[in-house]
Amino acid sequence: MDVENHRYMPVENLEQESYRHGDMADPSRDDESGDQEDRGNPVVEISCYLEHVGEVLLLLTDTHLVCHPVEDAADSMPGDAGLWLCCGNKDSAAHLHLPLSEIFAVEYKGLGPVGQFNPSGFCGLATPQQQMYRIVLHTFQKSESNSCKWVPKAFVFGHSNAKDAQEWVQKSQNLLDHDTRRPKRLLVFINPYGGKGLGVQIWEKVAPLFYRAKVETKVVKTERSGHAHGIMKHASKEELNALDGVIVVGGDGLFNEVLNGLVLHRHKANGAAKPQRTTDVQTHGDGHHKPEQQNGHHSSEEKGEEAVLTDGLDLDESGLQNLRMNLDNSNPDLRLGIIPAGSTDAVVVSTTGARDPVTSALHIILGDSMPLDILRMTGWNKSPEDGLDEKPKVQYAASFTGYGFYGDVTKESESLRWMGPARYDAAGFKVFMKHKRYEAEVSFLDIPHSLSSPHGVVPQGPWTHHLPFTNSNSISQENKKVICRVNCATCAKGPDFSHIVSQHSEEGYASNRRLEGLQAPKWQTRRGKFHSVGAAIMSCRNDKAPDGVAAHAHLADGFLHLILIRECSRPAHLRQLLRLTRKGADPFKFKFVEHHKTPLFTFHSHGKQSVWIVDGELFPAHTVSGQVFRGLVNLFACGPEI
Ligand SMILES: Nc1ncnc2c1ncn2[C@@H]1O[C@H](COP(=O)(O)OP(=O)(O)OP(=O)(O)O)[C@@H](O)[C@H]1O
Repeated sequence: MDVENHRYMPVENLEQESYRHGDMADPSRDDESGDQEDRGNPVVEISCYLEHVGEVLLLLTDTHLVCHPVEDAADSMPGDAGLWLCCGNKDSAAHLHLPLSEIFAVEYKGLGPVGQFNPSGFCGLATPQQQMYRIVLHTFQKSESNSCKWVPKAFVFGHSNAKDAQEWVQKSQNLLDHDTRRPKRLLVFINPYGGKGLGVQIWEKVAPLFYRAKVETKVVKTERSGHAHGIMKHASKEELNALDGVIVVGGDGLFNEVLNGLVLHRHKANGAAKPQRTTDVQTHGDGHHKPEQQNGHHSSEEKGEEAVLTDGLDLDESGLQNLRMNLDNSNPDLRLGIIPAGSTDAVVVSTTGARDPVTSALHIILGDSMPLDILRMTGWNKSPEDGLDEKPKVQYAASFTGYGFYGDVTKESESLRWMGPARYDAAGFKVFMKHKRYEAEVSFLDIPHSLSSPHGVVPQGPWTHHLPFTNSNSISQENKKVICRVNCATCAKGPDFSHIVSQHSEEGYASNRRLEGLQAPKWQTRRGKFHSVGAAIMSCRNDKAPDGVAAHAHLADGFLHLILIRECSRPAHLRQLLRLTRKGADPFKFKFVEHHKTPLFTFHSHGKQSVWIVDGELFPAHTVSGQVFRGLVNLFACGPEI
């Protein structure tokens, strides 16, 4: 195990409110507003030299950093248009108005050269320099090509007095430290073999950002599959409580390991390891329709079975309560983060909008936070006819789970790992040519539109502009099509079905006051031959599918998107798959494709089996139930800015 520590230097805290907000402000946005109230209470002001610009006043308030030219110094700056065309606009260069929430580090750099204003007007010429005591402010700007991608930007200021410069930096640091959303201590797992095997190099690229921001990091290079899972699962409550977050430098598979380790840890820590009867498969919405009964076998409830889950994890209602309680009481601030270094990186792209290690690192350092829905998959290997008396497997998923085509491709790709990310193309081609279909039965809880979509959410996105928005009593096509983005209204509002579906009867719904008088959810069942059955918990955007597998899946609305691809011709299946690769194309607009938004589904396969995949990992199971838990974990992200 390779462990490395960057020391965190504690500094004095100030009694102030934190101020990080989800919506990133454009530094130039407030320049001309002149709105003093926006700028917070002054803390300290210093006169210094902004590199390449001139004399400025640097004002630190409790919410902003404001920089403007010293009047006489500004007057002395030549207003020659040629100069500013070359080096930037004079006003915008000397004026800064940065929320502190966008400053990720402030450094005192001691005596050194500070580039002076270049009166010649040509950037190509060497600028004069002066030895000064330097202050460096680290912020970021959005990339011109992708607004979700953040590029670090540093402002260098020079001052003639070391003590004053140090004092100013210390006061700024105190303010940044007081932002409780910013993490102080992180555990970092690096998969050296994920993706193109660049995990270590990627970490080395972003580690200086954490060091600069004075975030202490404990780094563990994974030595084998399951290593990170074991560390998370066996960590003591105190060890996890001492952390603000756990970061994965790897792909969706390593993230899934950490997620599952964390959930198991929470169960263990809460003493919820006693075996109890599961209630998943027989859970039903309307009290009339139970998937097991349709299949001619009995529910575990009827048989009085005690189904014990892997690692002693009990999954009934009390287990769920324990899980939630522990989320609230144990370390509610523990967030998960991903620095992309995998083959697909769908979780990162879906939650930040960019597949960029630096952007992810900045989201982490600045303490962005958003809840993330998690799907719990419970699987049995035996066929329903054999009974369900075996121990079911349980796996939690954040992005995608699928059977048939998806499972076959992943299984095939396992033997091609040596090819790196290209293995998915090779395996995909091979599996597609086989054109297999599987006989199965899929049931899902159909939630009426009135329960699933908060009022006032207007459909958006490339697929929706031609669609009329109407109120209807079932989940209409229109209302499935609201893109999830920063400050998403759909994720912020709407009922939480996680606890509703864990109540076992119709009365369960009636007892929920928010749902009184509303149409009850109903089970729907589909039987037949399927090329694939997929469940997207998030959009799963990636390089190959720019809109994702389910473009309108939300990160924290409590629903998954169930996608059923029924038996069809090979060219038709190809057309459907190709639509996934085209931005703005609708991959659901085929007669053989069904798409449902649901918090709960069950699956039974008959005859020749494929395999399930859960977040890219194989999950062999004949019978499966999947249930979404709304916002079960928190992530260092704030949704894509698309
Ligand atoms: N040191 C290691 N050696 C071998 N396997 C590892 C190691 N560390 C982690 N793993 C496993 O490798 C798998 C893939 O890791 P990761 O997600 O980081 O990369 P990836 O290329 O995106 O893979 P995938 O596409 O399967 O998600 C994970 O299931 C993880 O458990």
